[in-house]
Amino acid sequence: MSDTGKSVIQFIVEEQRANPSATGDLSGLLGDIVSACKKISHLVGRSGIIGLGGYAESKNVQGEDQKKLDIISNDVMVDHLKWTGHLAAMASEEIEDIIQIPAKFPKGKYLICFDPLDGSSNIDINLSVGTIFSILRCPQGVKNPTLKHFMQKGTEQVCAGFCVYGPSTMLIMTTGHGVNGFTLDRDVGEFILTHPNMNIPKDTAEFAINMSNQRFWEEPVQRYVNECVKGTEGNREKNFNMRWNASMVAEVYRILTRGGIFMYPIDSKIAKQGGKLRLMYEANPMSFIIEQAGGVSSTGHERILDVQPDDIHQRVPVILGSKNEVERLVKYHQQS
Ligand SMILES: O=P(O)(O)OC[C@H]1O[C@](O)(COP(=O)(O)O)[C@@H](O)[C@@H]1O
Ligand SMILES: [Mg+2]
Ligand SMILES: [Mg+2]
Repeated sequence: MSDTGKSVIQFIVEEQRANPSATGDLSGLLGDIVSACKKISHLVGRSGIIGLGGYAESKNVQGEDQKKLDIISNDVMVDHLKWTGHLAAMASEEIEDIIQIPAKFPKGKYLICFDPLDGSSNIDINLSVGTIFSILRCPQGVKNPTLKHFMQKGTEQVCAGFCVYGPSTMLIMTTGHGVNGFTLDRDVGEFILTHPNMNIPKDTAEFAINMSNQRFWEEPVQRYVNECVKGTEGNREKNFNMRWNASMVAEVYRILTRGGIFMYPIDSKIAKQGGKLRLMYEANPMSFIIEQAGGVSSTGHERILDVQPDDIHQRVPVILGSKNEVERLVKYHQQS
């Protein structure tokens, strides 16, 4: 009997029951995240009506102009997660330092890193945006976690997920037992399992990269993308299509659904900062999901989940998706 049609809460609780050492804390935390994402989905959908579009008069720690919804989504996540007793501390793209749990609330055994609104350059043009999260264990006995307690490799993640606020609102997540997708049924306000055991095809004829950065790319990426563009007129045995949504959540969801390769590589324009996308709340959670769905995720030189973090907002080059194409591009890096 297929699981399709189950609510996400039922799915989470059944996964918990299947794990004899589970205490229910992770299920509780996932329930809190689900409620926060429902709220953000609601606000994103009404942003034009309630004046939440456009920029706030502020910049985040990365010097980026913040959208009003970047800040509001961050506040929704913090407000939904701070009081429930499942977390020891949080980290967000929009907040420079570690977010401590107020003393009046009980603390839990998990740490969370999140990107409250991903793809925010799309918010005012009504294209897909999302929320990304990564859950780690707080080291035993640590009451007031600091930066060093978050500096865990992606392989240490307990759970990772993202929501896409698009034509429909989807929740995609893994706890290390495959990847499952849930669609928000707005009538009942429930996420329903609609995409069980998502799997990425090993081959693809679809690449995604911001072509406007071409002149800044390193040789391996120049070579790979040129070959894709040339297709059968070059040395590739097939023609390729291109996509760029300017929203990592939309790109990764497309790849989970029909395969593809997504690249935000290092280039001479962003070399100093180490890349564009952030390791702890973009690259690591997406890499956990991609690998759990049979794909591959690399910096070009290293498996992203093996990168040792040293800062909560550090950036990394990202190449992820269908196994055979990512491995081809990694090989080009080794040859260069
Ligand atoms: O503006 P560019 O170069 O196309 O970059 C788009 C990329 O930047 C991001 O929007 C960065 O994420 P945020 O919107 O959370 O800052 C990714 O979602 C997307 O893949
Ligand atoms: Mg982002
Ligand atoms: Mg963001």
